[in-house]
This record gives sequence, structure tokens and C-alpha cells, in this order.
Amino acid sequence: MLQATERSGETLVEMRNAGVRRAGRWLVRGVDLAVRRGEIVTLIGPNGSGKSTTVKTAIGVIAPDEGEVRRAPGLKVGYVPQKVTVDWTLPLSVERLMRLTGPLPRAEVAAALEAVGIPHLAAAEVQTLSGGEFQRALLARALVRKPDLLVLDEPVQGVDFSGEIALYQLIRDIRERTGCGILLISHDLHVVMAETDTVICLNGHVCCRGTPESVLRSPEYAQLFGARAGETLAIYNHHHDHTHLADGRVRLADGTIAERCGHDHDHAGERHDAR
Ligand SMILES: Nc1ncnc2c1ncn2[C@@H]1O[C@H](COP(=O)(O)OP(=O)(O)OP(=O)(O)O)[C@@H](O)[C@H]1O
Repeated sequence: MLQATERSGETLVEMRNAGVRRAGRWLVRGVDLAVRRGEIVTLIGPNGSGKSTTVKTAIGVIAPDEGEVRRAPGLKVGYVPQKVTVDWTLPLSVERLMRLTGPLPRAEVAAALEAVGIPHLAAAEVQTLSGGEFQRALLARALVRKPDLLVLDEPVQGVDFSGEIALYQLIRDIRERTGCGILLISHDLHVVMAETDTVICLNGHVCCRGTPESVLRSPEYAQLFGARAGETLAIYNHHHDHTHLADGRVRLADGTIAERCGHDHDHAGERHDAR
């Protein structure tokens, strides 16, 4: 991988006004997003709000139907998708899982497993892993090819609360050790908050964005989370006050129709709610 020190701050991927349209409807529209080397960007939003669509567009799995996506030349991406198809009837060791997409020296496999804290599980059958161990194995698999950009679609599935914290700390350690950029999807802002640089809230479009600190400092956050605010226990659930129509326009709270919602602003102080 390129030296983090030399290329620190380099923009790895940038989306400008990107939109994806399928079956006559915009899945996401007007998305502006950038991930720089050494930065952790977290996408949050309700189910079906376009988070996976956005990351797939960012890394080139999906082409945008409008707008632009630019990736740094020669960008290496490590992608852990939301769903992994494993044929559980076939024996598959962690080591083989790591090599499914191509040969790798044993030492590199071992180093990646060490980096995610499961060096002892190289020979273990994937079927026997716990939820947290499986997520770590997937992370090792993405890391082993030394990506510039690590993309993780809900990395804590099947992981309990303390395991979630450990995994997010691991993700931050990886960023610190390798200097890669990280684009993360999470439902768990309460846990990810301390580990992320920028939070982008999606609901078919970018509703708001900001540093986790700006969320913490916002009066709405204090009002809503009170005593829990100190524990950084918060869920970032918007009261979305407008509806996206199939043609890409929006119906505002007062019933009027607008071309865009105009909600993409740089403060995370919209109304948030506890789960
Ligand atoms: N190829 C497709 N054709 C039509 N609709 C699609 C297609 N892919 C995704 N969708 C729809 O687009 C919307 C956004 O999906 P996406 O998977 O990006 O959401 P998400 O925010 O990642 O959701 P979740 O939190 O549930 O994982 C959903 O309503 C989904 O059903």
C-alpha cells in the first residue's frame, strides 16, 4: 500500500450529485460524499434508505444514473458486503475463505488474522465461528489485499453489544495502522460515534452530515438524550418531514411539491430521536 504519510488526506473516492434509478424510481439522488485517506465516514439511515446502493456506487459496483463518481487512480478497495453467500454444506476453513479470490502467501494470511485478533482460528471451519469471529474473518479477508479504501456494509451483524464496541475499535485501529480510508454503514451510531470522523445520514438523499461531535454538541441531542448523552448512547433517527416521490421530486410537510428537499446541510442538529 502507498505510504499513508505521503498520501495523507488524498481523496480516495468522491461522489457529486450522484443518483441511482431503478424500475422508474430514484433509489438515491443528489448524493455528495467524499472519503479521504485516513478518514472514517459512516452512513446511517433507515432500512431501504439507500446506504448499500450508495456504497456500491462509490466503489463502482453500480454506475450512477446521474452525477459523478471519481475514484483515485489505481484505488484498491476492500469490500465486506452486507450479505455473504457461503455454501455451509461444504467444509471451508478460515484460511481458505481468505484465499477464495486468489492465492496469498501464508504469512500474509497469518498477519491479517493477527491484525483482527483471530490468529488462532486460521484452520477453524467457518461454520463453527461465532458471529463476531465471522465478521473478523471477513474483515481479515478484505484487509489482506492491503486496500486504500475499506468499505464495510454493517460490520457488526450477529455481534453482541460489547462485541460491537470491540469491532468498531478494531476498525479504528486498522485506520490508524494502515492509514486507509474507511466507508462504513451502520445502524448503530451510538457505538460507532466515537470511532467516526464524519456521519452522513441518508434517506434517499443526504439529510444531514457532520462530525459526531457536532451531533453531541447540538441542543437537540442534549435534549433528546439527556443523561445518556455522556455515554454516547444515542440513535440517530430522523423525523423525516418530507416524502420522496417516484419521479425524484419531494412532497414537503405542508403538502407542496418541490424539485429537491434542500436538506443537505452541514450541521447534524436536525431533530434526532432515541430508539
Ligand atoms: N436493483 C434494484 N432494483 C429496484 N430496487 C432496488 C434495487 N436495489 C435496491 N433497491 C431498492 O432500493 C432501496 C435502497 O436499498 P439499499 O439496499 O441501498 O438500502 P439500505 O439503506 O442499504 O437498506 P438496509 O438498511 O435495509 O440494508 C430499497 O427500497 C431497495 O428495495
